[in-house]
Amino acid sequence: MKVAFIGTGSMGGLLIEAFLRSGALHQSFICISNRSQQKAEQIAGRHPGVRVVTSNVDAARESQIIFLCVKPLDFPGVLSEIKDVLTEGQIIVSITSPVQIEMLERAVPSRIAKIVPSITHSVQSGASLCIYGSRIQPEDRLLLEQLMSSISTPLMIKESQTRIASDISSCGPAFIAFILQRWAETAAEMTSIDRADAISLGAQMLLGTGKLLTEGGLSPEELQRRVAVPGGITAEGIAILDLGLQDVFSKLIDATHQKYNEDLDKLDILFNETFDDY
Ligand SMILES: NC(=O)C1=CN([C@@H]2O[C@H](COP(=O)(O)OP(=O)(O)OC[C@H]3O[C@@H](n4cnc5c(N)ncnc54)[C@H](O)[C@@H]3O)[C@@H](O)[C@H]2O)C=CC1
Ligand SMILES: O=C(O)[C@@H]1CCC=N1
Repeated sequence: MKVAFIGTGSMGGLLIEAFLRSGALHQSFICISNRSQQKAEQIAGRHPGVRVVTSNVDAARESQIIFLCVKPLDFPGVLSEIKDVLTEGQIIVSITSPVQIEMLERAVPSRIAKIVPSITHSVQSGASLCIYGSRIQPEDRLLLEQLMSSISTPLMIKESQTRIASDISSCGPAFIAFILQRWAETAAEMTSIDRADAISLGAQMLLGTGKLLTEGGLSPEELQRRVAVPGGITAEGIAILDLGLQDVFSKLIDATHQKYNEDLDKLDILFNETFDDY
């Protein structure tokens, strides 16, 4: 099975490395293209069996699955480049949230899936959010989920929940890292701990907390009850968080959904301009 990756930036590169490391894909089955070829060549430098091609058309032509790992607004351009070589039997996977399944199905004849990954896949963790288009066959789904489960936990979601699910699953690692950074910086300012020590403690704590909430079977409420005993120190801290976080998440969700809607509007215009029968 030949797999193409168009766009080998942060996430395209990460997916290629993760699939290779997991053994799910062999180097000789991977074909890659990127706007600046140098980035693709760097991957091939580490994995000499990976084939770098100079055009997206060549990557698309010879592959059964084509991962599109470019930014949302680059989709219309890439799709118009490759659409004439795409067939009904090929599977196009969009890894970005705002490009709608319907947009993709109207632009190209192939089978469409949207799979939003997460940086956590580089350590074989996290959920990959799967949404399937109307042309996807049961065997395609099986194939994609087999592939994704080598590096993540595939989770089927509704397209209408793409944004909020990606907020948590794909943006979440950056949000949590930001909180840890702020916490460690303040700890270093206010106490005698080093910033690096605080980050290292926090990272181990996050790993353990994640395990407790998954394999440990605890809910967030149970976990808090087990730590924040009445009248104890943790309860004091939770009271502060409760106060400070009051409208933080509603503002965060508003902000990400607003950006998503802006991208949707821009994409609608771009798809309209790019595809005659759109
Ligand atoms: N970084 C992350 O954690 C996640 C990213 N994504 C999605 O992945 C997509 C890519 O994001 P990143 O990898 O972070 O961005 P990036 O900017 O690192 O990578 C995009 C790559 O696409 C290449 N590119 C642009 N136009 C091209 C074209 N016409 N043909 C071939 N290559 C082209 C660029 O040279 C670049 O290497 C985005 O749509 C993003 O929403 C999804 C989930 C998580
Ligand atoms: O397309 C998205 O929603 C993802 C989440 C993180 C970056 N891009």
